[in-house]
Amino acid sequence: MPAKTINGKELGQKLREAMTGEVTQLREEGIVPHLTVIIVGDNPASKSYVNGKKKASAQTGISSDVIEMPASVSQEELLKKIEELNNEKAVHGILVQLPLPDHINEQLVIESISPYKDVDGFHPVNIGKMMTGDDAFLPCTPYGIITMLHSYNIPIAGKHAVVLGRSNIVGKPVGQLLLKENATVTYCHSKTENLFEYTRSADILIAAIGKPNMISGEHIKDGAVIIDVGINRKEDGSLTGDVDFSSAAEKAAYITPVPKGVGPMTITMLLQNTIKAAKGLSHLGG
Ligand SMILES: NC(=O)C1=CN([C@@H]2O[C@H](COP(=O)(O)OP(=O)(O)OC[C@H]3O[C@@H](n4cnc5c(N)ncnc54)[C@H](OP(=O)(O)O)[C@@H]3O)[C@@H](O)[C@H]2O)C=CC1
Ligand SMILES: Nc1nc(=O)c2c([nH]1)NC[C@@H]1CN(c3ccc(C(=O)N[C@@H](CCC(=O)O)C(=O)O)cc3)C=[N+]21
Repeated sequence: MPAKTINGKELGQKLREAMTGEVTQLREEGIVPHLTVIIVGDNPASKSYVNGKKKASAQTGISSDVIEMPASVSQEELLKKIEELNNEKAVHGILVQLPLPDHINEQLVIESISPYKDVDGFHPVNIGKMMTGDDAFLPCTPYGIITMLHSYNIPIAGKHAVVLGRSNIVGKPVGQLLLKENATVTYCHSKTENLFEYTRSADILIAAIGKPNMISGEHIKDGAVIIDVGINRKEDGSLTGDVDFSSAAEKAAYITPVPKGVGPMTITMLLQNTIKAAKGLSHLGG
């Protein structure tokens, strides 16, 4: 039976509509949730997500601004800007678009953002709290994936979830969140031997590797749930995921498309985190 498509664009839109009520309430209390995005250099792909974020925030009533810095900006200058934003009461969320140019230490930059304003959920304090199951800012892509599974009433507990990729922003945290939901989790990466033996045994397969169409129908189990995180730009400018959608959709029970799958959910959860930041951060002891 052909798979049901998980429509992240539509779900994200619905969740953002539901957020407008929360934002209105905050505004009535005199709090205007505000997100500041810092973008270093002028990578056109980065600009495209930044524009997506801008549009989606405006739609929910969240205010946002973008600080553009040249690729040649010094690390010191970037850290100084972050420090200013950490101290600015009207700014609730700070996002520094990754990757950063080679002369800037990415980890140092992540750690310089106040954990109370870390709406990406990349700060070690938030990662630690996520691991122990405490309230924290959850990284947006993994949070969006779990939200999709819940919204489509897809059972997770007891299932074999196979995560392809172990980056700090997607692979590692999505595995942790699935574990919290009582899945049995296997991580695969570029050194994994016999990768397709794992993909074929997955009830839930998360592909976050950045290799266009590497996973196809022959690599998956009948009735599996396929979450395609990959965003690969083709020569003609269009996007494709890590999964060959048409062959996988013939076998899967559920599948996310690219575009209109995980991407719009990432942006939606970023806005959810910004609202959380604006509501106050007592859960982090602040
Ligand atoms: N939809 C969204 O909102 C988002 C999408 N993305 C997209 O998701 C993809 C992954 O992003 P990100 O996690 O940042 O990427 P990284 O490049 O940081 O990590 C890729 C991971 O995939 C593994 N990998 C690479 N090649 C293979 C292979 N042939 N077989 C098995 N594993 C492999 C790597 O293994 P190793 O660790 O051994 O090197 C690594 O762990 C990209 O396409 C990115 O554009 C990213 C963020 C958000
Ligand atoms: N600090 C930081 N936080 C991030 O969350 C972050 C980052 N850096 N660096 C880059 C990656 C990538 N990422 C995407 C988010 C949404 C879409 C998205 O909405 N994509 C649309 C298509 C957009 C288009 O057509 O270009 C879709 O999939 O439907 C894509 C990619 C966030 N990232």
